[in-house]
Amino acid sequence: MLLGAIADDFTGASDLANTLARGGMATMQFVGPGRGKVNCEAGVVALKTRSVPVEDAVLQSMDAARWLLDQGCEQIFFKYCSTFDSTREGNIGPVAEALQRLTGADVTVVCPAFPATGRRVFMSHLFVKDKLLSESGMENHPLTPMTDPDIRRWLRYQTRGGVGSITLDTVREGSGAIRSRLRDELTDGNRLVVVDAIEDEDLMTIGEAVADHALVTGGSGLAQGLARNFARHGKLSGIPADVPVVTGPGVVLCGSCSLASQNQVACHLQNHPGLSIDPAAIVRGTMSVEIAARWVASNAADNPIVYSTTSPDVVSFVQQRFGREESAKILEDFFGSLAKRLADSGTRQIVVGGGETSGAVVEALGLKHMTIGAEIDPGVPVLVSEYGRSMRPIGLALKSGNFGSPDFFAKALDRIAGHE
Ligand SMILES: Nc1ncnc2c1ncn2[C@@H]1O[C@H](COP(=O)(O)OP(=O)(O)O)[C@@H](O)[C@H]1O
Ligand SMILES: O=C(O)[C@@H](O)C(=O)COP(=O)(O)O
Repeated sequence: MLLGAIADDFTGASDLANTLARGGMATMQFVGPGRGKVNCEAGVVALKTRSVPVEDAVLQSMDAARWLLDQGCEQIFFKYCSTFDSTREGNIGPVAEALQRLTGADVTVVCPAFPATGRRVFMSHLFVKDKLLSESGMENHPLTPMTDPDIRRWLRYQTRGGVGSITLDTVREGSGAIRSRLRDELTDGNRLVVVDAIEDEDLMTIGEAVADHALVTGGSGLAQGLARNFARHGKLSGIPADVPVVTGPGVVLCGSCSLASQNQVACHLQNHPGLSIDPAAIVRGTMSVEIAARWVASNAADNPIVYSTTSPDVVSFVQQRFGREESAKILEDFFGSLAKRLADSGTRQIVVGGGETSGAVVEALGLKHMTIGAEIDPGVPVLVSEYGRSMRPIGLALKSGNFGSPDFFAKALDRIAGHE
């Protein structure tokens, strides 16, 4: 293993694995740290740590990093969301600092930019397409409302150490200029440094500047540059992964309330049957995994969708009634158990909307690792794993809340089945 990556959620992990695979690295995605010695050039460990307390996130991330270092990797990459999903008490800063201690890294870049999906960093402020992060819809996220677009400020809430910044004009001067500014930031006591990037070429330049860094942090965009470093040094085998086509009954499970997911759910409902899940109905017992599984079975031929996706107003009403964490848990447990029940009764393709929801589904399915197939839309690949004791192939797509075109769900099921 050359590059070892830790992702703080499952959609993020598959987004990163997709970038690394497209960058020519033989890539595997693991659900938590793997076991024994594995054979790949890039290993991405998916964790479900985005919304957990600092101490827990640090422990899990350190375990993952130790396992990756045991695999002999030369560099550790810590992947967080391209919308920097966290809270003031969030764990991105503390995990980055703990990984610095483990790897001996002195100064580390922070760059969530992912231009292919409209995420750009300018003057340390994060934009989503033409909107500041805090006006992009992310300010209404059910778990991590991003109410401030300034990444330095988020990090300062979360860390004790200094936070520096490198602006686009320095990035455009080239990798040498970035390296020299990083040294200056270190001298000033800033060991985490937010770096601007608005185009893929900026990310390539930053990647080149940090080629010899033991630790790099960012969104999946920055990984393009890291993959290119290994390719340039002739370290990649160039052998493409063998990913089987998976056909059979398919279902969409969407627990994301992000804007793109709302449009995608509406679009899927135009031509496919849908079952809307209200957390209050689960609590009352008028909705259950059994009821939903029966409904899916009776609509199995039509690629049905089960969703809790709803407007910010309804989400805040639900959260006031049941609590923020509690309502998320009710729904995540529901989607996880439903996915397992469906997979046990023959569902072969599962498309999931939402990072936390994806984590709950993949963990409930008990999957250990996944191979990376074709890209469906920027940041979302087909994933194939082995399910259950029979180890039969199961095809998945784990869609980040705000990724994908309106017809993503139907397209994903097509791609898993090998159709263009
Ligand atoms: N109707 C709802 N009411 C309250 N919380 C919800 C509702 N639907 C989904 N959620 C919760 O919101 C969170 C959405 O997060 P996630 O799945 O990561 O989506 P995204 O990728 O859009 O961030 C999940 O924890 C989910 O269980
Ligand atoms: O970087 C990104 O935007 C994604 O890879 C990601 O992390 C997605 O998270 P969710 O929006 O919570 O699915």
